[in-house]
Amino acid sequence: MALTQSRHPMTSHFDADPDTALLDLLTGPRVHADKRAGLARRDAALDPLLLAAIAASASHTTRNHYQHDLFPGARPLNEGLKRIGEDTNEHQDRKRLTYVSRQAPRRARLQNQVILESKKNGIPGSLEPLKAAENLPSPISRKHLSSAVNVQMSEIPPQSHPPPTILTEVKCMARTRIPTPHGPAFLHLYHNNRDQKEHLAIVIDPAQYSDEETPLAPAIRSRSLDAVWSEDETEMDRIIRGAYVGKLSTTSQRASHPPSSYQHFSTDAVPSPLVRIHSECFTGETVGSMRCDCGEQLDEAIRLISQPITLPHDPSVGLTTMPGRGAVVYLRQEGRGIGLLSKIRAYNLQDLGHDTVTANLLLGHNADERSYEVASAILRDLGLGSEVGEGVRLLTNNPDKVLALEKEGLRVVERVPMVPRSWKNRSAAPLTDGPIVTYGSSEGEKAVGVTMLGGEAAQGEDLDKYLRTKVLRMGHMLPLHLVGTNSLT
Ligand SMILES: Nc1nc2c(ncn2[C@@H]2O[C@H](COP(=O)(O)OP(=O)(O)OP(=O)(O)O)[C@@H](O)[C@H]2O)c(=O)[nH]1
Repeated sequence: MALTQSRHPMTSHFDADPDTALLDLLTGPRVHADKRAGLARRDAALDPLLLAAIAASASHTTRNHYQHDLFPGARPLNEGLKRIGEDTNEHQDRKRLTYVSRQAPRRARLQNQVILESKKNGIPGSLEPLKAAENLPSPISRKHLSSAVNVQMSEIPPQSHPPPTILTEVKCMARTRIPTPHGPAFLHLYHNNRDQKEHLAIVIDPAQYSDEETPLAPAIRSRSLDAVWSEDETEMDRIIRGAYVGKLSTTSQRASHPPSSYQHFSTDAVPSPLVRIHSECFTGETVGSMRCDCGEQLDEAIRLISQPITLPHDPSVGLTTMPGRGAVVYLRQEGRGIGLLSKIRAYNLQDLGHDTVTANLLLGHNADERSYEVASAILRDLGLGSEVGEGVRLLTNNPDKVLALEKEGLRVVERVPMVPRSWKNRSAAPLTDGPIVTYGSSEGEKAVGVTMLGGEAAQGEDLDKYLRTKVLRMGHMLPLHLVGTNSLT
């Protein structure tokens, strides 16, 4: 508070330090032997009268605008503000008190923050973050809305992602080892120049630990993580951000170095790594919701990738199996890209009888608003599916994902389907277009970590309905006759 002496009677106490004196006056015991001059002690940490005075003199504030000028007395005097205690025409002064924010709007601040971050992280040509309007659901006409209940997948307009105007770039900011119920994994955190989200890759790869010069298959390593970020970077800086080789411990600390070139790797000897592109699902993965199979899918993907790989017979190699290798790219595309808020609303529409596709449409969203440019860039960064890297076997029932990766120039050598755990015993001979991998398929497999919460298979009517809609309306490649009969609507 910048108070100055005024003609108010109490200001005689302000001669030495007016701010402290005022504070004493308001909050301390009586400041004077003369009881008439002192005020009664107020014990509240924040004086309610003082707050009320501030609130009365300020225009409305929001909790997001904490840097606004709250206290007119704090303004420089040359702004023409009256001093506290000065004779004032209160009515006039109120009018003259302008209330100016020193903050830029939140959107502008975020934008600046992203640009600064990107510069700092060395991502060139940073894209501006999404404009608020682009994040809003696209409006649909009332006519469309009223008929949406009966709309078929073929009638739904194609996804309207704006074509990328610049090359999508990603940078792995950090990597660390995560022990999982299925074995060790390496979590990679990525920044990118398309959105402000931190997407992830969970890499499972025994060569991460290996010191061998010529491992059976190349280590799945992030090019951007292994790159030298600056001349000032120390070995320890690199190690702390995860750019190390072997197993990090108190006795083993070896920073990685970028290779001079990447060799093309032949996949004749070793099958291509198994890869999953997984979309975030807070309800399924964290709350253990059984409205969808996302929790068990994530768990199952990590389990399947960690399974030993059977090698083609090759006398020169002499091995019949090798430890599993591959990656889960974890995209922050909650609710098929519509976000958690809209997904929660969609669930209520689903409880009112609409299926997952119609619920999205009723809220003004597309059935699926995801895109896979960032996923493709992450795979390329890991040397998977790219020109110089290996092709990938993609774990999915969603044909859109295969197409999206291929459109990005990645090589998908095989689609590996996944069957929900709750379906696995419903038929001995399911009809599919390829080998079927069921969740937790053989006896004795670990049940730990099965759905992250609660274990075992997710099941129930909601899930059956969701899965049925995915097959019937979204073209997912699963054998429909496995769906429970009571959910057929
Ligand atoms: N909008 C919406 N999103 C949902 C719903 N249930 C799950 N999701 C989201 O759907 C995403 C997972 O997509 P799915 O359609 O289940 O599966 P997929 O990834 O397309 O296909 P697979 O690769 O075969 O698993 C996650 O982001 C979930 O949050 C729902 O009822 N409504």
